[in-house]
Amino acid sequence: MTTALQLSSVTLVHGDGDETVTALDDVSLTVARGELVAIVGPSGSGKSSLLAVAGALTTPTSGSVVLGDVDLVAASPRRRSEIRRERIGFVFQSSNLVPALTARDQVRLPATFGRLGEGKELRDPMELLTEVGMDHKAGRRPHELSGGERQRVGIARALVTRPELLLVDEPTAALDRQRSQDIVALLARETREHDVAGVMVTHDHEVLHHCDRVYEMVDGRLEPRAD
Ligand SMILES: Nc1ncnc2c1ncn2[C@@H]1O[C@H](COP(=O)(O)OP(=O)(O)OP(=O)(O)O)[C@@H](O)[C@H]1O
Repeated sequence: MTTALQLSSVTLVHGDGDETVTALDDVSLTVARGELVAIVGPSGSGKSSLLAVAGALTTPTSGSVVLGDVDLVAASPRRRSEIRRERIGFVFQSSNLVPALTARDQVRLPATFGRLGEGKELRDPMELLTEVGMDHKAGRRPHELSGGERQRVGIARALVTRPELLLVDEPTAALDRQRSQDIVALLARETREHDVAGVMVTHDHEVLHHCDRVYEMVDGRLEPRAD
């Protein structure tokens, strides 16, 4: 298995002086391509901070974050934003679709944010919509879709650049039980079949059986979850 993401002894401290919060405390995590790793833990334990560091949105106070062959801590801000655009897919709690665009155009959208790097081709938006079960609603706008359907479109959009890392934040927060199962099963299938390393933060313990490994965040520390 190829390692896609490697966090080593990552610490993230917010604030300064007397008012500091250690959001990540000596966190190490390795995620291989093709696997989906879940992170659970109470509110405020550092889960979003972990995604922000892994997604090159936040630079840790210490430690290293490596994506494939790139050291994200050492990379320039410009290089980090290139990496976010080309090599990382993000899926959020509320899908974050653009209200005016059809499902097909949402999936095409990443292509309009500038060219992808050498030799990188976008996946075909219609093929992706078919894969996530949304081809029959390709012409619909977000307000004409259910929460689960919007999430499917958001997942397709995150995958169109063929990312090596998919970061997923609470994908089932707005969904009922059955739709939650379907969405996480879809994420697990996509990461496996397209050789993407997936990291998913969730409060939803009923979807964990779809994941390859489960970790728990407690006060900024990451621990493998005992079953
Ligand atoms: N920009 C910031 N400035 C100061 N403190 C912050 C900042 N961002 C997060 N924190 C603090 O860091 C800790 C971890 O926050 P984080 O958002 O990572 O937790 P979380 O596990 O994702 O919580 P939730 O499940 O509620 O989303 C919390 O104590 C939070 O208050």
